[in-house]
Amino acid sequence: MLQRPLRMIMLGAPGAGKGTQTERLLKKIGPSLTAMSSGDLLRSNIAAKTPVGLEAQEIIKAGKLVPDKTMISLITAELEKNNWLNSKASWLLDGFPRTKSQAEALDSTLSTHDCAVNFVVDLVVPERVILERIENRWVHVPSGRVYNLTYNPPKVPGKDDITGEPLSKRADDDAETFKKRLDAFRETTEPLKEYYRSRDDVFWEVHGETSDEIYPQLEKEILRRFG
Ligand SMILES: Nc1nc2c(ncn2[C@@H]2O[C@H](COP(=O)(O)OP(=O)(O)O)[C@@H](O)[C@H]2O)c(=O)[nH]1
Ligand SMILES: Nc1ncnc2c1ncn2[C@@H]1O[C@H](COP(=O)(O)OP(=O)(O)O)[C@@H](O)[C@H]1O
Repeated sequence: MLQRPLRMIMLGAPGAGKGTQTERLLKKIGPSLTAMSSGDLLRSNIAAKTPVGLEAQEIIKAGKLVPDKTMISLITAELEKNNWLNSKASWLLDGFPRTKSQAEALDSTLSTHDCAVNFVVDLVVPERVILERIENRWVHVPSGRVYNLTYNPPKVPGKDDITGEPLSKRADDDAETFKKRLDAFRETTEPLKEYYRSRDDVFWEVHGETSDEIYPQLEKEILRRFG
């Protein structure tokens, strides 16, 4: 389906639907596209009690951002491990970069392998809409699959549809922590958007109140540019 490599960054407020859009794109585009969610990577490090997980756990619970240095080395190692650092690979990064210095570090890694980011999508969803979503979000940590008690509930309450393993509530998904995450998002994302807006035709905004409204616009734009 892709005629040329897609190297995509997904931006958007906590709860805007980055993970949901990523899942749909992976289903539609198939194995030629792989994705990585920085949040899922952190949660699996927390579950595995790695040094990164132990460092990140309290930070995430407090609704703050994990230090750039930690994120840059974590994600760069994953890019190498997944063999994304070549001009043929198509990939989607969800949740990274989240600050301008992360974006600069990513660019310097990518430019040495001739595989610069070529599509930056900003999901713009009204804040009043996403607070309700967060309160109903449940996740299956090992797979990163995302559920919502009102929008896409699991077939069996509390169980992952594929593995039957228990779902969990994210420690940072309570209303109070969510407000802190929104503050962190507002503070760091504007400079990041400006950073990408300065690139000709790489930055693209999509607006909507539901993922069902947003996804068709996103798929159409990807096909127009890369199909
Ligand atoms: N009500 C509703 N919930 C949604 C919609 N899209 C996603 N969700 C749910 O909202 C929560 C946040 O979505 P997610 O993809 O995790 O957002 P992310 O934090 O940006 O990755 C999850 O529980 C999703 O299942 C939607 O259009 N309507
Ligand atoms: N690129 C990043 N830089 C710093 N912290 C991050 C990054 N990605 C994820 N995190 C941390 O992990 C938490 C969960 O991230 P994520 O699953 O993307 O949640 P959401 O999309 O709801 O913000 C963030 O609130 C933040 O604490």
